[in-house]
Amino acid sequence: MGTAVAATGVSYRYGDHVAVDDLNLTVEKGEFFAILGPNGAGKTTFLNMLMTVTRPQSGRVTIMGHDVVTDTTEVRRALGVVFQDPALDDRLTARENLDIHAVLYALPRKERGNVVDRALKWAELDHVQSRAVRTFSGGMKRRLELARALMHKPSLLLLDEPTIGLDPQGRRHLWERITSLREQGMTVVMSTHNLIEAESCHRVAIIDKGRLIATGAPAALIAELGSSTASLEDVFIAHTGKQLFDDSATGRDGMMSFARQGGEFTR
Ligand SMILES: Nc1ncnc2c1ncn2[C@@H]1O[C@H](COP(=O)(O)OP(=O)(O)OP(=O)(O)O)[C@@H](O)[C@H]1O
Repeated sequence: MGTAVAATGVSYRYGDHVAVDDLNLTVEKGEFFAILGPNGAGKTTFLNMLMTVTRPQSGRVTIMGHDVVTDTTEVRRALGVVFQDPALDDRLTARENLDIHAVLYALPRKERGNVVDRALKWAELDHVQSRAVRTFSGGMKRRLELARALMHKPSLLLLDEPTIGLDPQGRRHLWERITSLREQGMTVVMSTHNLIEAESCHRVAIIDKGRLIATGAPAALIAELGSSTASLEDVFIAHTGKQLFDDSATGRDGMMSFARQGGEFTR
């Protein structure tokens, strides 16, 4: 299949604070790949380097063989991106938001209407296409952002905590759209706090304090612990000696059952 993402010795610091520390990982084409870590682990900083928003201060990242620093245009063309913070114009309608993207990505004028139609249908938002986005729920906005990110047929989709902040219904609906891409062979790299989402990916990289702790297929990482009831959280604990989530306010069992039901962790 070939390599979609190759990160070699990548580091990034904010002043004295090391956010990403000598990270090495590869993502193969066609993989669903999760970056799992607690708040502040460096997930967004790392994804921002893949997204060409932030330059690695050391090391190298290539996307589909293109260097993120020297081949920025090719990299951006290959990418579909959903940022952690919403990046829609709330005053415009769903359709208008997609129209702008079609123009920005220079989709041929004759095809734009059809591409926007298909994207709205795919997001199951065609019936509300003329409504201002500010009237949408969080889940509807996130589905629109996801459909928009796919309009120019990217080879790699980067999602920064795509389901964060959504209610269970919004999360399920969005996750169903995301997983439908898996069957189509799309390459997806997503950061997440959510154990269920991470466990349903082909491979996961667990990071803490900017460092890669473990990487592999979730089932293989869990099997290494030799327990049939273990989860990726236990993998995290086994490597770091601490819990993935700060559960000082909630008992661990309650937290785990909340996570397993697709619950949300607030920061
Ligand atoms: N602009 C910034 N200036 C200074 N420090 C920053 C900045 N952005 C992030 N950091 C710090 O760098 C570390 C990594 O942050 P980052 O946002 O990449 O982590 P994260 O894993 O995405 O966290 P979260 O899950 O909360 O989004 C954190 O300690 C954070 O406080």
